[in-house]
Amino acid sequence: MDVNAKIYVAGHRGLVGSALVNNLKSKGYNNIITRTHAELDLTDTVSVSQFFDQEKPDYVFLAAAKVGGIVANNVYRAEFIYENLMIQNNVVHQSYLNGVKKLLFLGSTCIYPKNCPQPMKEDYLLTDILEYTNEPYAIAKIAGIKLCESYNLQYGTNFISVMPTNLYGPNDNFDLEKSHVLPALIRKILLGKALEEGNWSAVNKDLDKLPIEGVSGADTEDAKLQILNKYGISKGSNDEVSVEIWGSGKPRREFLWSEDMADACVFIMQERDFSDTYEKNQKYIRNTHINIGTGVDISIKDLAQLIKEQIDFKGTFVFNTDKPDGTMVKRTDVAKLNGLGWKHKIDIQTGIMILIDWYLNK
Ligand SMILES: NC(=O)C1=CN([C@@H]2O[C@H](COP(=O)(O)OP(=O)(O)OC[C@H]3O[C@@H](n4cnc5c(N)ncnc54)[C@H](OP(=O)(O)O)[C@@H]3O)[C@@H](O)[C@H]2O)C=CC1
Ligand SMILES: C[C@H]1O[C@H](OP(=O)(O)OP(=O)(O)OC[C@H]2O[C@@H](n3cnc4c(=O)[nH]c(N)nc43)[C@H](O)[C@@H]2O)[C@@H](O)[C@@H](O)C1=O
Repeated sequence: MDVNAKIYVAGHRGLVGSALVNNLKSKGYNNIITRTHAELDLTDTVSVSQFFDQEKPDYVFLAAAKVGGIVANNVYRAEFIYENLMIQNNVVHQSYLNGVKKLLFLGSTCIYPKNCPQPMKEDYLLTDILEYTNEPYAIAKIAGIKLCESYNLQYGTNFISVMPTNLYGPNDNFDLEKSHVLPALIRKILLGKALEEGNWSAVNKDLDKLPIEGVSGADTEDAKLQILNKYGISKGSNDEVSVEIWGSGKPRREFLWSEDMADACVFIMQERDFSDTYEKNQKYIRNTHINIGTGVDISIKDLAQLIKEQIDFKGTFVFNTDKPDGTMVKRTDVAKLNGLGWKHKIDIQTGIMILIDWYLNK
């Protein structure tokens, strides 16, 4: 990618998109184009077509998607499959029509089977059934891989798919119902710590940042406390504070810092040329995606414990097994990515520390 090339980062205000823009700028790329969701709804085929006609980007990073944690995926099943299919269909097809030189499509490791052998190699795609809670989202992401692969095979495009593990970092979603586990636990444990210290100004500061339905409108501390209970942050009669963890705490997840993720994406866009691979090996190529992760996982219980220690929360955890566990283990095999010469830099302990600090100073 030439530093003056026109690069469209779709989803530039999100967790990954914002890290991508920073990473590209830090490497000297100076012609980055962006549109917010309000300015350009990527599910709208006509608007996306007009945008590509006008802007003619050279490179595209497709980091816009309908994204959420386990419960959001399970509840808003139609939105997750419909919006993701529409966004990727529009962006990939217009990239083909408008001669985009290279496109990077962001999938997810939930494309792999529910009971996948560990660690999960790229080859394990489509070898067994998927996890139910995020099946619609996973099917959209698998369609995205096949979309890129099919355009490459039929039209000789250079569309690359990456499958990131669970991500976290600045501009993450801290909504207690719709977010992923790591930001949710940071926020819940910080609120728990504020309650155990009777620090209502810290609670109110948190609510000012991102309202919690019901709590923000409540006018007394008791009323706020009652609603916080519903989100799993409670003060017992002995004044001990407990924080709820969804599920059994036994599932294991792998977490990658968003800025490492962005660095890997830019690295792959700079390094990988799938069109060469096709010419040489066309009939052998089936799976054209690449995992992005650390290869290291941790149980949700241990993750909560790590965050608890960093925040110095003294209370307890309660495991709510009415909430889903989802996939029990999904650890990526990152041999392919490491073999290309890229490895993550930020470990989970460091990442949690930086993210707590980022959230408190937001
Ligand atoms: N977060 C994670 O743990 C993981 C994420 N991924 C994938 O990485 C990619 C980025 O995810 P992440 O950064 O976390 O997501 P975020 O939710 O943080 O950001 C998504 C972005 O997409 C934009 N967007 C959503 N819908 C539309 C639409 N209809 N039209 C235009 N823009 C839209 C939003 O725009 P706006 O801000 O303007 O509303 C937002 O900037 C996604 O493909 C996701 O599936 C994969 C694995 C893990
Ligand atoms: C990135 C990935 O993200 C999703 O899959 P997921 O990994 O299951 O997502 P998650 O981060 O929400 O949960 C991980 C684990 O953590 C447990 N958990 C405990 N307490 C909380 C909690 O308070 N909030 C949340 N969200 N989870 C909690 C939760 O019950 C589960 O066992 C899909 O979107 C999927 O499609 C996808 O790609």
